[in-house]
Amino acid sequence: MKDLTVAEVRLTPILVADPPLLNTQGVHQPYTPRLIVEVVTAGGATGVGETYGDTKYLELARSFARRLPGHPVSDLNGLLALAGALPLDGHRTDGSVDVGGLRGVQTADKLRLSVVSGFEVACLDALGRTLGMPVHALLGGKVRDRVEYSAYLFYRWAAHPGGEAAGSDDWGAALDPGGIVAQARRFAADHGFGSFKLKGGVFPPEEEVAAVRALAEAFPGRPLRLDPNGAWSVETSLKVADELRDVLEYLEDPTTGTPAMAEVAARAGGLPLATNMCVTTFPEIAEAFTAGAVQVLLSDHHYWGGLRNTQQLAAVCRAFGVGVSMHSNTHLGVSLAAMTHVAATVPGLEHACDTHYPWQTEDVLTERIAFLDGAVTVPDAPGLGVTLDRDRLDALHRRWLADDGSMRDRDDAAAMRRADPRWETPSVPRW
Ligand SMILES: O=C([O-])C(=O)C[C@H](O)[C@@H](O)C(=O)[O-]
Ligand SMILES: [Mg+2]
Repeated sequence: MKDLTVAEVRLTPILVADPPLLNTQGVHQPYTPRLIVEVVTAGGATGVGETYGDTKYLELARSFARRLPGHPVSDLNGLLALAGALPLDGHRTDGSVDVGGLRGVQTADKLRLSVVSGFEVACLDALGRTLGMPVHALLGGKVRDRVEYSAYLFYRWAAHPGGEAAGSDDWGAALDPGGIVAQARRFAADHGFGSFKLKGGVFPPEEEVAAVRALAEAFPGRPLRLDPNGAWSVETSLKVADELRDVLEYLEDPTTGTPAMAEVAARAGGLPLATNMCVTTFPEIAEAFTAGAVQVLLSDHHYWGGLRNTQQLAAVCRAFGVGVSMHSNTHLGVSLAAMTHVAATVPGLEHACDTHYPWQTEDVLTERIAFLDGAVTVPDAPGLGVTLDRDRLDALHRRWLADDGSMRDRDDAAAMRRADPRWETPSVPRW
């Protein structure tokens, strides 16, 4: 058997073009930071992973990478133990929420888990390549051959306020119900998506309700979701729930915090609530599930510490009768492959997973991952089944090197200030 010991770790921070997608915090920057992790075994296998690339993740990843050589890629429990022992500069986690709230609570453990997730995926990829087995087989085996994704609709501008060329695409603006329906039609035509999620919290709730109604008319009977990222009060959430109960698959994070979510859930007339905000760590589960605050948990292997922790999370959800789906942040094909492998192994995954991937015009893979009828076919090739394109990786890394630091941390409010200098992160509830 080939030597599974990690001999070398390569970390490549990159900046990836991102379109001007709007959310309640502001707008996406022209470029977003990601980190590509490679582990090379003494036996000659290279595995790849991907996680957040913002400075605090990168700093921690560097200190993790120094400790990894000598560990076998098969020792996945050891990875978590190693991550748990990483010293962490307190000021990196002293805020109560991350990225203005979009990534939920910010704790030292969660930062460690977000970093270790990229290494875990890289180790599984290297292990799979060594053994000639796909990652889903290492996770216990796939229970489905295709993983369904939903179209992630955003209000957006045609171009970034600064006019950066790399972030430009041919989607044009979408700022009203007609624009959102047109966007959904293109997603359906290009990728076959059959369920649709609208990122809300951008315009007053009546306008977003009108957009969802327009979607329901354009795509009768299709699963629809609306996610204002906690921007509404309990009363506003209940009003929206009343108006959209007949067409929504679930309402995602209408309001902020478990107690407020529990109140909405209790009075929403049976409309399920989903979250990737009030429950993003294991310690938050007990309160939320026992209070009935959440009916669908949006997993995310980056938050939860990897693919195996995602499976454990799904098991906890099953025990509580809570449904599982999957959240996404701007990500590339390495993470989409990882999401697909783990989703393939989770029984009872009844909701299509989120993905930002169709918005990304750039990738680090030799071949883009395709959606067929809204789904990704689960790869059976060894490891993740993807190949890094080194030239593309280098080009995106050179962009990161050339940046003056302004794009190296995601800050949607700062990006918004380029259009509106007085913009401040809105306090919640915004409506
Ligand atoms: O479901 C969600 O909350 C997200 O996808 C969070 C993301 O940060 C999204 O709001 C975005 O990309 O603007
Ligand atoms: Mg969400």
